[in-house]
Formats: sequence, C-alpha cells, structure tokens
Amino acid sequence: MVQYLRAREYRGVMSQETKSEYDVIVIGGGPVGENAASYAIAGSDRTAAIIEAELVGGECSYWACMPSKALLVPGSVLEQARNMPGVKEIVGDRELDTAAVLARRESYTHGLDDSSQVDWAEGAGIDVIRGHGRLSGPRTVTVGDRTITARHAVVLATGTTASIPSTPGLREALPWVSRDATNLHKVPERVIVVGGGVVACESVTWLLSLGTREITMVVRGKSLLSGNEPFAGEAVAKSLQDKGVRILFGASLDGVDRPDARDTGYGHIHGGPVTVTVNGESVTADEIVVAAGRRPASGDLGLESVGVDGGTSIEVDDHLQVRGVDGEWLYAVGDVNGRALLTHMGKYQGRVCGDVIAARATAQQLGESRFSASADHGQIPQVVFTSPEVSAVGIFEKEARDQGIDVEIVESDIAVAGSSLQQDNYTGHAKLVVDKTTDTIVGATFVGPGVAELVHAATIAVVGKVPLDSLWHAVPSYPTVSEIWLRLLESRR
Ligand SMILES: Cc1cc2nc3c(=O)[nH]c(=O)nc-3n(C[C@H](O)[C@H](O)[C@H](O)COP(=O)(O)OP(=O)(O)OC[C@H]3O[C@@H](n4cnc5c(N)ncnc54)[C@H](O)[C@@H]3O)c2cc1C
Ligand SMILES: NC(=O)c1ccc[n+]([C@@H]2O[C@H](COP(=O)([O-])OP(=O)(O)OC[C@H]3O[C@@H](n4cnc5c(N)ncnc54)[C@H](O)[C@@H]3O)[C@@H](O)[C@H]2O)c1
Repeated sequence: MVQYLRAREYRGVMSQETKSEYDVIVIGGGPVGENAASYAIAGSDRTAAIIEAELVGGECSYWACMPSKALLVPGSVLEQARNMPGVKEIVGDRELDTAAVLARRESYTHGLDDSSQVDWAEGAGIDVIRGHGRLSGPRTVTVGDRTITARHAVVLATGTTASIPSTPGLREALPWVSRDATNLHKVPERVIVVGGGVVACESVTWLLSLGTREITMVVRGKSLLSGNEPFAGEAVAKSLQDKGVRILFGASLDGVDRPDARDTGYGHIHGGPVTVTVNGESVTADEIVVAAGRRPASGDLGLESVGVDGGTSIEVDDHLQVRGVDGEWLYAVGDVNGRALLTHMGKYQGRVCGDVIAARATAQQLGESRFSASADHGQIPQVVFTSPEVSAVGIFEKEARDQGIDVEIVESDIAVAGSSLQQDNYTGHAKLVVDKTTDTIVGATFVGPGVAELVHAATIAVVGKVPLDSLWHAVPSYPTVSEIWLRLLESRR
C-alpha cells in the first residue's frame, strides 16, 4: 500500500498540467475510459485528459479481472494435471505453492504501481490528471480547485464499487470485498462468502485451490450464477459441493458479530473470528467475503449540475450519450452505465463512444454501425472462470421464450475426441437457443473445462446471425473440443 501511495504521489506531481481546456475530458481511467479517450483523439490533433482518483487501469487491472484470473489459472492447471496420466503421477497430492501464485498475481498488478499505464496514456497523447473529477455544469469539470472545460465531450467512465448489504453488524465487521479477495496476502482457513454470483463463485474457486479448508456460501436465491442457463449454476454448485463447500441456498444473513474487527489493509485478515447468523444457525469463520453485487460510482459526480440524478446507473443511448442532457457532449461508458458489467463490453462501448466523439468533432454523420453499441442488446459474451468453466453469449432459453421467440433447443454433452484428449474424466455440456423463424442462434452456453475458448465462435454466429444451414459448412478441426459444434448440429438433423 505504501508503494501504491508513493507511485500515486509521484505521478500526481509529474503529470499535473495547467491547461484549462481539452477537446475531450474522461472522468475515470479504467480500461473503458482509456479506450474512449484514445479512440476520440486517434489520428487527430485533438487533445484529451483522463482524470483518475486512484490508479490508471482501474478496477480491472489492479483489483478485479487481472488479479482474479492470475489466482485462478494455477488451480485450473493443477486440476488438469491431476486428471492427466503421465502428469498426475508426478503431481501426486501436492498443493499449489501459494507464495509463487501470489508473486505471479503481484506481477500482473505491478505491485499497484500504474506507471506503465500512465506512460501508455501519455504516449497516446492523453494527459493524466490525478484527483476526483466532478461535473460542475455543461462541458465543465472540476478536480480539486481546478476547473477544466471540454470543447467536444465529457465522458463518464467511473465504474462501480462493491455493494455491502445493510445486515446488522456486517459493515462493522469490516468484511472482505472483492478487492481483498483478489489482493489477498494471507489465505484464511475458514471463510463465509455472501452471494452466489460470479465474484462469489470465482473467489471460492481460488480460495479452495489456495488451501482454505472450510467454506460456507450464503446464497439468497435458489441457485448459483442465476444470470445463466440453470445447468451452468448446477454444475458449478455440484463441483464446489464435491470439494467440501457448504452452500446454503435460500439463506438470509440475519446478523454478523466480530468483536475484534480491525482495518489491517486490503487482503489481510480483518481481525478476529466472525460469526454470522443464517436462518437462525450460527456459523463462525476467520473471514467473511461479501460478493453481493456492485453500485455505480455516480453518486459524487456532480450529475445534478446538468439535471441528471446521481447514485444510479447512468442511462445512455446506443451512441453512449447520456439521456436527458442536451448538446451532444455528455457520454457514459462501462460499468457506470449498467449495461454490461464486463471489461470487454465496456471497452467496446469506449471504442464506439470514442468513434462517435471523433465523428461529431469532424461533422460526420453517424450512419455506420460502428457508431452504435448494438451488441449491448442480447449479444453479450461472458466467461466465468470456475471449475468447470462457464461460457455464454446472447440470451437464455427463458429470456427467449419470454420475448416470444419461437425457440428450438439444441443440446449435447461435450464428449468428443478433443475433450477426452484434454483430460481424463472430462464432463461438459452445451446448449444452443435457436430462433426457429430465422434458423439462427440467439444464445449459447457451454460448461466444462476449457470452454472459454468456445464462446467466440458462438458470438460470431449470434452477432452475424449465421443460419444453422450455413454453420453446417463451418467444419470444426479434429480433434478439438470445438467438435461439439458438429455434435450439436448433427443432433437436429
Ligand atoms: C473480482 C472481479 C473480477 C472481475 N473479472 C472480470 C473478468 O474476468 N472479465 C470481465 O470482463 N470483467 C470482469 N470484472 C468486471 C470488470 O472489472 C469491470 O467490468 C471493469 O473494470 C469496468 O471497467 P470501467 O473502466 O468501466 O470501470 P473501473 O475499472 O471500475 O474503472 C473506473 C475508474 O474510475 C475511477 N474513478 C471513479 N470515480 C472517479 C471520479 N469521480 N474521478 C476520477 N476517477 C474516478 C476509479 O478510481 C477507477 O480507476 C470483474 C469484476 C470484479 C469485481
Ligand atoms: N469472469 C467475469 O466475467 C467476471 C468475474 C467477476 C465479476 N464479473 C462482473 O462483475 C459484476 C459483479 O459481480 P458480483 O458477483 O458481485 O455480482 P452478481 O450480480 O453477479 O451477484 C451478486 C450476488 O449477490 C447476491 N446478493 C445481492 N444482494 C444481496 C443481499 N443484500 N444479501 C445477500 N445476497 C445478495 C445476489 O443474489 C447474487 O447472488 C457482475 O456483473 C459480473 O459480470 C465478471
């Protein structure tokens, strides 16, 4: 943390500029803000500034995607090795080298030093201004005692923060949130996890692989990963339960008690044992992880100065322009607009928004499809890096039926030469949701080891609206897991 603050102070002094006007001002220097700024000025003499309160690179680089995936991959490699004759005999029952895993995680988060990202921004012609940015009127932003105006656009890219439910005693217990779980320095022996969504399932996966012995998940709903096809959450729940995780479904957290709560810093255990009451039962652990969703960072952005309510997701149109603000100058991209809380989708919006700003700055028409974030509507891909992995794109069966689509379901277990070669005891399942009227795929879900790499083919089919008749000629290579595509198509002949 000291190193992180030193890096911030140092860069703060070095990158402060005295300009009072830019063509484009972006508040929030996460992956999405970076893309919006660079696309808005690329190949032009337009000027841009990113205002960043913490680290350039945002939640994704230091506290979310990168550290979490760096923690998850070693466990996945070990699991594959344990299912591979010739390798499993060497691995035996050895566990991960926790220190080496954490060191690799640190190499991805650069010890919370964002110098390389600042160098990238400056190299792209973007000034980095340190501090908390706020709108103070049309095209006007304040950072501390400095006021800056934007000739063309202000882009809000402030992301989200972890949401902590108001359960009695929970906030006082100083629970871990995703920032602690991804930046853990010590692996707690016993953990209670609140939530059954993506952060909860992925966190439990790496905690298990790093040696947490006792995990209790407190899940409000009846399933894990409830935003997916039901079979995905069922497969992940079974796998976690087989590894000893206790999952309390339909559970409500009634109270939390931690007499010795201490703020020891991100990723350190926050004091003594914590006891929760769930449906009348007491459970005690060394740490409690809250993974109960996110809140948009829009509450302290000065939105009221331009007539927009703060504190909620900022509503935008498909050009990423904020609804209800005149003059085509205010945009909101990434997590803060609530459209899709995913880095790749936010960066896509950043590209669209940057292109829109550039086009409007040069009086171009916005007729082309690249000026519209159409994929936000029912064409979003996501990979959940649990064991088994879950990858999906588009809409699910229930959603499709609710929308009145004439649905055909095509599904199959993943049992092809490529999957059996990948590891012994491979189990997986795939499901396509087909719109019978157009003979195109509107949704696809894959569950199993290594299915992350299957989803882009499905994304192309969904976005390209490729008829299944044409997909018959997209022949998967032998022997790969992609042969599941052939099985799926064969099953409807
Ligand atoms: C544990 C975890 C794992 C995840 N894993 C994945 C994954 O594997 N794949 C994936 O696609 N998505 C993942 N996500 C989601 C992903 O992190 C977000 O979708 C992504 O970070 C959104 O990018 P953003 O730029 O919109 O916001 P952020 O990354 O949150 O960046 C916003 C930036 O704005 C700054 N800021 C906020 N307010 C102000 C202000 N007023 N002034 C100045 N600066 C401000 C913040 O300091 C921050 O740097 C994960 C999320 C979590 C919590
Ligand atoms: N691999 C990835 O792509 C990845 C990884 C992590 C996070 N993310 C993104 O980050 C976002 C946030 O993830 P998340 O898991 O925090 O949110 P989520 O919305 O996926 O899950 C939140 C969970 O918390 C529960 N919950 C909400 N309020 C509660 C309350 N008051 N009490 C008890 N339980 C409560 C919900 O029922 C749900 O199970 C997601 O949209 C996800 O897409 C993506």
